[in-house]
Amino acid sequence: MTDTMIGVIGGSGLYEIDGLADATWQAIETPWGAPSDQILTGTLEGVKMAFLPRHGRGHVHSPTTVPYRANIDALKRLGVTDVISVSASGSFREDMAPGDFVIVDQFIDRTVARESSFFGTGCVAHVSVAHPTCPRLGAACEEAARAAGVTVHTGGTYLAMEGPQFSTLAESKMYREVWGCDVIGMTNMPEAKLAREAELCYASVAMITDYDSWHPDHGEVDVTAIIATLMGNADKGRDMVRRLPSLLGADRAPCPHGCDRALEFAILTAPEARDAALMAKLDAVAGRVL
Ligand SMILES: CSC[C@H]1O[C@H](OP(=O)(O)O)[C@H](O)[C@@H]1O
Ligand SMILES: Nc1ncnc2[nH]cnc12
Repeated sequence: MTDTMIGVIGGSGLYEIDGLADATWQAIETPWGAPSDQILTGTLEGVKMAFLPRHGRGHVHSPTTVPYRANIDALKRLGVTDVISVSASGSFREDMAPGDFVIVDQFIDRTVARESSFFGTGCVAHVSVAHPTCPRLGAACEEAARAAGVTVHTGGTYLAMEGPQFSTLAESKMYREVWGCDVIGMTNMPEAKLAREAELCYASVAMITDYDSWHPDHGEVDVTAIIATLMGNADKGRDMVRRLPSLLGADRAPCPHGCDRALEFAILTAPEARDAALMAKLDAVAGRVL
């Protein structure tokens, strides 16, 4: 058993959480640069918590410039074991309506301008992301969201686009009709891949804000309408987060899905061929196996 530490990455509209005992905003340095913002740490019902606003307080970082590696490294460095991503998302499904939450379990990664791995020349690693989210953590999020009175959908494929512009109508229709995606956003990749490399359980909760641009009755996606829906979603998101400690508990059994052992056989570079500078940068992320 280890100590549970829940890390929440708050997306658009979720820039803080309340109710933490001993709440402190901490500046964390990482070998990958500064995270999006300081990280709020504290405890909730005896369980350690960390909260990081993905875009920074005041919404400073665009989806492309969010420092994804620094964010995941900083959470790992603090001792986080379980990462919950909360994101504003468009919907490709009539029944996944604005205000609903979707427990995402698959991704299609269309991002093109982001550093997507901690590894590289001098330390090559290949982790599996066939199942990129943690079912145990996703189930806890689902239970917490239902208890908060939210309509929750179990499972969904999230199209991660580069942005910052929204999709064209042709893209929106293709993602929905040809690729079978359920929701769309701009931030969950490479975040989910990096969490897996860092051996962190990762669950993604998509808070639906709009129907993107495919829906004949809703017209094109509009950021003003998104923000209005976000305000209600953020309260529900905070309510969900408050319910997680009692569901996850302070003592953590190893992940039954192996998220916390993802690097066990992933590193290919021979010990004598490894780059010392990169090895030093990997101290938090891969220290367990190096
Ligand atoms: C406010 S609309 C577009 C913006 O919102 C989402 O951010 P996040 O995933 O961090 O909640 C989306 O991905 C875009 O970055
Ligand atoms: N329709 C949409 N496309 C991309 N990101 C979003 N975030 C919220 N709604 C979105």
